[in-house]
Amino acid sequence: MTHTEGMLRDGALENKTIIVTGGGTGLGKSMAGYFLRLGANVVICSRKADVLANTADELRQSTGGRITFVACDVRKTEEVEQVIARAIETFGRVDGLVNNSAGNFISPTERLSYKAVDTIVDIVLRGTYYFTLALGKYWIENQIKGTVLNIVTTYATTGSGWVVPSAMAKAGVLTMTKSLAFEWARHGIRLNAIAPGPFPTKGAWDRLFPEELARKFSFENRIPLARTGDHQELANLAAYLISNFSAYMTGEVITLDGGEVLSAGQFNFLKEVTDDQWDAIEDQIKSATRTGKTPE
Ligand SMILES: CCC/C=C/C(=O)SCCNC(=O)CCNC(=O)[C@H](O)C(C)(C)COP(=O)([O-])OP(=O)([O-])OC[C@H]1O[C@@H](n2cnc3c(N)ncnc32)[C@H](O)[C@@H]1OP(=O)([O-])[O-]
Ligand SMILES: NC(=O)C1=CN([C@@H]2O[C@H](COP(=O)(O)OP(=O)(O)OC[C@H]3O[C@@H](n4cnc5c(N)ncnc54)[C@H](OP(=O)(O)O)[C@@H]3O)[C@@H](O)[C@H]2O)C=CC1
Repeated sequence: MTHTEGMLRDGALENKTIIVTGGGTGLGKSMAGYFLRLGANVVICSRKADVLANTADELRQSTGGRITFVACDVRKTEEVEQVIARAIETFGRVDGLVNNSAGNFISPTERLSYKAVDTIVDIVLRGTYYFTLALGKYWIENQIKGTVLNIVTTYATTGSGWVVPSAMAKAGVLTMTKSLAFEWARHGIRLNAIAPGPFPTKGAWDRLFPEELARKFSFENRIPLARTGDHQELANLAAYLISNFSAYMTGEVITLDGGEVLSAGQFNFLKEVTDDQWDAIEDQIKSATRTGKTPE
């Protein structure tokens, strides 16, 4: 067994219809593909119909699963409602939602126009709450115990410079996840989130790790587990969180980042200390303890 293999048993998502926003590319496409392999019906949506059509064809062929697509800008409520209506028309009902669509790019914040900030916040936060609200109403009215999975980021909790609109919006999504998990638990609706570290995708790499930066700040040095994530690792966790296996979990955010977020640990700079230096340090500490004095 390796981390690049599917984890759940065959049929784990049978009889479930799952909407994956931004499912035409990157992590959304990988999650959609794995959900299909596990027996789910999948609806992917995003702005680019041609990209969605190609992905739907590819995944239909590679998995033999049932997939359809609807072009949709998640910032437009009528289009969000159309996706849900089409999903119900095609598959009879909707059971799960993965809020995965996002917009993001690195920039010094003072260089951003109002519109640039609005663009990111609207896709990430507004898009997520539009979809969640529309489906939540449908689930409550039809007594369906739906499940939401929100793809956030580790900096939704820590904050981060140079991606401030994304950080603000993802933090809002995280707070919505926890707030609604409590409120809608009485309807059997669950909401959880994944905070991924770096997983190579064209969308993220073009906008966040342009070649020059990627070379300078290599992931191998920054990430304790010294690598980026594999899409299947994220798809495994996503499938678990959207499946009935996680039935007792709600309002949770799971970090999947090779330990990247832990780098703030106060003493982590000790990573640079060699074994010989440790011998000397140990002697100094023991001597100070014996004499009660700290050496000059
Ligand atoms: C690993 C870490 C975590 C990863 C998290 C992720 O989310 S990864 C996921 C990553 N995946 C994605 O992000 C996928 C989707 N992303 C996209 O489609 C685009 O990147 C988008 C988000 C800009 C939206 O495009 P659109 O066609 O809807 O919008 P538009 O072109 O009309 O621009 C709107 C405003 O933004 C301005 N502006 C734009 N770029 C820059 C810049 N570099 N500098 C400064 N400003 C910039 C632009 O000038 C305009 O403002 P203005 O001048 O009118 O006042
Ligand atoms: N890759 C990584 O390292 C990390 C990614 N993430 C998160 O993972 C998720 C997927 O990102 P990733 O796969 O890397 O990047 P992608 O760029 O491949 O995915 C973003 C998707 O969002 C869609 N999208 C953008 N704007 C809209 C819109 N207005 N309406 C509907 N859909 C829209 C895009 O499709 P289209 O252009 O057709 O609209 C695209 O399919 C995002 O939520 C991201 O924040 C979080 C941490 C790390």
